[in-house]
Amino acid sequence: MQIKIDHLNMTYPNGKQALRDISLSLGSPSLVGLIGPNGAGKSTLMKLLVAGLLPSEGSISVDGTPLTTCERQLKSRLGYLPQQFGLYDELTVWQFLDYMAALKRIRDSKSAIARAIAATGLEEKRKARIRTLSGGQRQRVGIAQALLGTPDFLIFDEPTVGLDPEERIRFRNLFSSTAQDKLVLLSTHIIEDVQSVCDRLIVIDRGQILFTGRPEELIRAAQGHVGTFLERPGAEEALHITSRVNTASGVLCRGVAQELPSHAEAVEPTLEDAYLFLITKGGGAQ
Ligand SMILES: Nc1ncnc2c1ncn2[C@@H]1O[C@H](COP(=O)(O)OP(=O)(O)OP(=O)(O)O)[C@@H](O)[C@H]1O
Repeated sequence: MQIKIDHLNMTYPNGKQALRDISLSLGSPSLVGLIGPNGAGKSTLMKLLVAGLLPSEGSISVDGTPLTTCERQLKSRLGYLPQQFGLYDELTVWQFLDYMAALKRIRDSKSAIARAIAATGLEEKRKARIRTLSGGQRQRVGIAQALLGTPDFLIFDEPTVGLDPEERIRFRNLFSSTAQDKLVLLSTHIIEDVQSVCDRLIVIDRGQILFTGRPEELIRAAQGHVGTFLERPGAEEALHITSRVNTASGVLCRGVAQELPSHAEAVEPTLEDAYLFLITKGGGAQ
């Protein structure tokens, strides 16, 4: 599957411009991480990709066909977990997935549901009413409905919200195994979620793409811009601090800057440093 996004702009009716001149090509197989601070425009981009919103300007095509003319075909190949996802509290997990399978017109729904339940570790909860589930388990049901019918294109908007660290690791592994032959787009503001699983990152801030490429390329771009130093008055000026650790010799600060001050010792950037460097370079959020 190939998705082409051409000069996309999105302005909401209240005048808020959520996306500015977005152009991108996405192709399977790939696990793409869409990262950016709150309000960057990630959910808006995902809603445009599933034809849940119409762009103010620009176009999206799927395998060369404009999305406006192949919306139904796209939906039959799509699994989508939106950020706000309503579950039917009185249904059991199985009943809810059966209902979603019917909406998606999945033929062998029984085995499709069983596969989605197994992939999300919900076997023991399949007969439980949704209202009795924990936040993390509900999120798993949301992920399970997206996996129904093994779609070629999966879009997960903040899928790990509400999951505990162990569950997050489990889902990271699930996303990367799912992406072996598909296109998976994963939006998050948690860098750990995209680290080591995504082969491509798109960083977006204030409606604009700041970076698209491999995680190593983002890290490389921050080399020489990340440093550590011991805390003392005035030492933090001109740096965006990413962490502080108490050590025997004092508080060891880690920060990013366009030009490292002489008291900072350059260190190897992590993906999180590199992301922060990129975001703060544009004068964005700290
Ligand atoms: N329906 C809407 N009407 C007006 N403005 C909106 C609407 N939906 C989103 N926005 C605004 O558009 C911008 C982008 O929002 P969006 O939800 O796409 O960001 P996001 O990156 O997904 O952020 P978050 O992680 O906080 O959900 C924000 O400033 C938001 O307030």
